[in-house]
Amino acid sequence: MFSLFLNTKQIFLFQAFNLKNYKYKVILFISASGGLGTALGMKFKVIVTNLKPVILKAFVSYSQTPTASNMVKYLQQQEAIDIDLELFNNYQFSVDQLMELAGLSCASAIGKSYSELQLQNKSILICCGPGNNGGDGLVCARHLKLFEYNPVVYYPKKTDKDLYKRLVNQCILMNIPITECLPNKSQLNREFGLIVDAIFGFSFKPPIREAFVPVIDLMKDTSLPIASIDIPSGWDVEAGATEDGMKPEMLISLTAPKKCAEFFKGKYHYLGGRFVPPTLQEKYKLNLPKYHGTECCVLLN
Ligand SMILES: NC(=O)C1=CN([C@@H]2O[C@H](COP(=O)(O)OP(=O)(O)OC[C@H]3O[C@@H](n4cnc5c(N)ncnc54)[C@H](OP(=O)(O)O)[C@@H]3O)[C@@H](O)[C@H]2O)[C@H](O)CC1
Ligand SMILES: [K+]
Repeated sequence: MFSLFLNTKQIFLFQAFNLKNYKYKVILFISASGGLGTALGMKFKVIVTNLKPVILKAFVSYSQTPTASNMVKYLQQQEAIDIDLELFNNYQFSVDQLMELAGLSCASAIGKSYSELQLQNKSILICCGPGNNGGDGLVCARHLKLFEYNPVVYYPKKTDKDLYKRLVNQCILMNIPITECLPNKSQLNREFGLIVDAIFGFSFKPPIREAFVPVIDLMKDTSLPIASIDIPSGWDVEAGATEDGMKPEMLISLTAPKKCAEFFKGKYHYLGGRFVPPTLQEKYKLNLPKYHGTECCVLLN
């Protein structure tokens, strides 16, 4: 509720104002007799309570249905780690369970945004890192294959854990090529229509160590669209990109967006990982948007 003092005339020009969390600048003309006004799709109720010769006192209330992106909480790195730990320790999910849902939601978001036709029937290069973000990439590759895309996995530093060995074997048995050899620029442009960035997630601590510099540089350089899983790799989890950081076209935040997602300027920002129990959502005041029906991802922008 705003209380505003206005100069009297038949029509008044409200100053442009910014509402916290609402990306609007509004210039509104209001008649002195009050009533309902509409500007930029927002409804304003204007009640003129005191009409004096020079000064008019008006109360303006506004209502707007918040969009998915302006209600959801953006997490600090430590909050993301804490929520992850609670999911495993208190709620007793296994990594496999959550990773499967995370990877599926990434494949779904990609399927919704990039048709085979748009990719000119070219392959999708899935770049997988050494942690769980890389695991999400392996799961995503398998689901993309089931959605009839042609994923190819670049996995330079294989993780020596049973879960990862199983994920790799599943890919092999589904005829998904896995390579440790990074394509060069011309091979990339010839054979691929999209890159999935599953190198680092919310546990990344800069600076990037030697082994992952070439793949990050390739993603910084390329003109191909990039879909980043959870965090654009190389970005600080809270502070976001440096000047020369990669610029993904798509970001699929998992559980809830991290602070760095506020700096994302690409076309599609999805939220995936629809596995957070309501009690945990409430505890961390996540304010997650409503997923539609049985969808496992939701567009935030
Ligand atoms: N709750 C959820 O939302 C879930 C999300 N999932 C996904 O998991 C990642 C987080 O996974 P985590 O394994 O904790 O970490 P990362 O994948 O981000 O990366 C850790 C590995 O990366 C190495 N690392 C870290 N910094 C650097 C660096 N500067 N240079 C090179 N390598 C780096 C790190 O190596 P260490 O030697 O430091 O250990 C790790 O090997 C989350 O983002 C989601 O994508 C789950 O799938 C499901 C639950
Ligand atoms: K990533």
